[in-house]
Amino acid sequence: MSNQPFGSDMRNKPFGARLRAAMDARGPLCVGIDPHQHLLDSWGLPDTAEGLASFTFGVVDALADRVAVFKPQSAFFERFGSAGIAVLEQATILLREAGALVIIDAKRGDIGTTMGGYAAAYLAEKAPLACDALTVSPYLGFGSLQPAIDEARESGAGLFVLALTSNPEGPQFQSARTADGSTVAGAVLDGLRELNAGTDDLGSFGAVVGATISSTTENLDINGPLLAPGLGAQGGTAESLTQVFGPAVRNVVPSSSREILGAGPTPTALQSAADRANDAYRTVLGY
Ligand SMILES: O=c1ccn([C@@H]2O[C@H](COP(=O)(O)O)[C@@H](O)[C@H]2O)c(=O)[nH]1
Repeated sequence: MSNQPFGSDMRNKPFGARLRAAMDARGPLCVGIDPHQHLLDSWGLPDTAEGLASFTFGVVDALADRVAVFKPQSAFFERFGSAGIAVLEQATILLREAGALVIIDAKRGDIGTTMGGYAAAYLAEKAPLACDALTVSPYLGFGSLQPAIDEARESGAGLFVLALTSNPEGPQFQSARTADGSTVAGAVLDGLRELNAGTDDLGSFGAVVGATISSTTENLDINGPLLAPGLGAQGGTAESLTQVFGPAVRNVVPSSSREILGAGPTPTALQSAADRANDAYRTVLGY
């Protein structure tokens, strides 16, 4: 497996370039680290901070050197307070040291000055929780994300902005029309296209587009990565990626959590599940 550093040691390159290099070397799979209570239980672990740590470091030990991207879900770490955040912090460091990229899925979004606080917490190079990219919510207005955009440009990190989410409730807001007649999702995608304009490589500003949405008339050509959750447990398949993303499929980062994690706790079972998923996505995405 490739131990080339795409994370912390290559911070001099923008996130998009590091992401492309990592996916080329290790395959496109992003493993979501979502330590649900039922998963701790099925791994024979207690629903405590210690159980959370055993689960998370079990995933890290098994997969850190063979998977390109990890997406820890902050909610499942926050559930255990400061002890849980310490596990998230340590796992992020270990994954990046092993050459993987880490997208923290915290879906942050607030008015500009507070957004600056979130940017400092997750995107500044020396922050304790520094990661390669952060998921953010644009529902306070795309412009409210500017402090995070500025910090990402400064530090070589990336952002994934919610556009067409995988949950059935998403279209209620995302398909609504803005004052200029575009949909909310369309306005988000336009904003990202503008941010990535002129980037030769993959841009660093990505969209979250669920693998479950079946199809869209929105233009997904944003010259940036398209994070696709909703695979496996939510019903999305490798084949549905072609249908949803069409010509943009090459820029998809397919993300799967419960489907992979449910194979644990043994490292070999986790590795087989990740390898199987990675092979299926490689074929569909053309790696
Ligand atoms: O539109 C979205 C945005 C984020 N997610 C997150 O991805 C994982 C999905 O987990 P699975 O177990 O693979 O279903 C989870 O952390 C969600 O919060 C999403 O599903 N859809």
